[in-house]
Amino acid sequence: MTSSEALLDLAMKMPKAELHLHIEGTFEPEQMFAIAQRNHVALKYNLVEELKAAYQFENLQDFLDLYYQGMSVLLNEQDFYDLTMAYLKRVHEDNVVHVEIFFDPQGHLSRGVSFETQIKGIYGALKDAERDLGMTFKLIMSFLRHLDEASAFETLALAKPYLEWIDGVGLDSSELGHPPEKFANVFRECKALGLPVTAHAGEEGPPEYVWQALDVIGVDRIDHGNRALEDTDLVATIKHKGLTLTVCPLSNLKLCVVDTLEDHPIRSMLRLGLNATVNSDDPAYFGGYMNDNFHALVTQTKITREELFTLACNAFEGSWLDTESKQRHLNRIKEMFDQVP
Ligand SMILES: Nc1ncnc2[nH]cnc12
Ligand SMILES: [Zn+2]
Repeated sequence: MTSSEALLDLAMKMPKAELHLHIEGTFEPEQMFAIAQRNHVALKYNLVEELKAAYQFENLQDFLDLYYQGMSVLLNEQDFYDLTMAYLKRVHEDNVVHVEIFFDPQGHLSRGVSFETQIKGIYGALKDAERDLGMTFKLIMSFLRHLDEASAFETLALAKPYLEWIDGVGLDSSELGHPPEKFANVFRECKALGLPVTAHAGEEGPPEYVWQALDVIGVDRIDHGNRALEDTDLVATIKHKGLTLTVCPLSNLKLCVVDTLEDHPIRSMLRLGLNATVNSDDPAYFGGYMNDNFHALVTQTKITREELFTLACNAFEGSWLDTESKQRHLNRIKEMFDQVP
């Protein structure tokens, strides 16, 4: 095996944690058509191929328009279970051993699907995968930032009976024009409830939005964070706080956040001492799950063995797992890298 083949092999086989994944973004066209038929719901597209051909995005909003259309066929608890289980089985093959997944309750409540239906389906699959595949998980409820703060508060109220199943809160959807400060009060309440908090920031939005995620929301993690690199004081602050960035290389490529993977800032982030991690975001729409993202980085950038090792460790260190579990995974990664010169 050449050294580049050995690096790729290691990237594929190493244990992984995925920290930035929207469960509704794992909806593969084949499964979407099957569930649409089961629920007697019409889709805008007649064929799987037609739908796949529509996956050409110029920006985040282009994608979100299709993403909300796609999820509209999810109606019953079984649908949420099947969606989640398909994702878990798929990434188990990529040696993902721990997942921290988002769901967008408001994207379903607006269609009359109860909070209970959604969370029972998703949580049921996570528990079954824990038992049958040995995977661990955290579930993150995400607020849609294009809606108002009152709607986020209503969602939080619906979530209250299920707080034992909810491990954290996020902020996603259309970033431009919807800065984190719009949600200052609801995140204050989430924090008072003891929930860890993360927010999409700096995917398309300016550094100012990342500052707000830090200073107004008080995030424990940052989703994306690409545009933070435009502000050296911001980089220094993120580094000082030791915050993890959940970076999504293939997503950034598909949504035109970067022109090529060679231009992707993930290696610069590592060089700056930021805790970057690799994630798939919405793999069914962006052409790749976890190993596809790592495959692209290894084959299309000059990523080194040390950088790969750091990325693997950062994911567990930045996870919301307990210290002992983190250490067990970190030891296993070190063991694997030590075996390959
Ligand atoms: N990449 C992304 N950015 C913002 N909101 C999202 N919802 C699903 N994927 C998203
Ligand atoms: Zn995302």
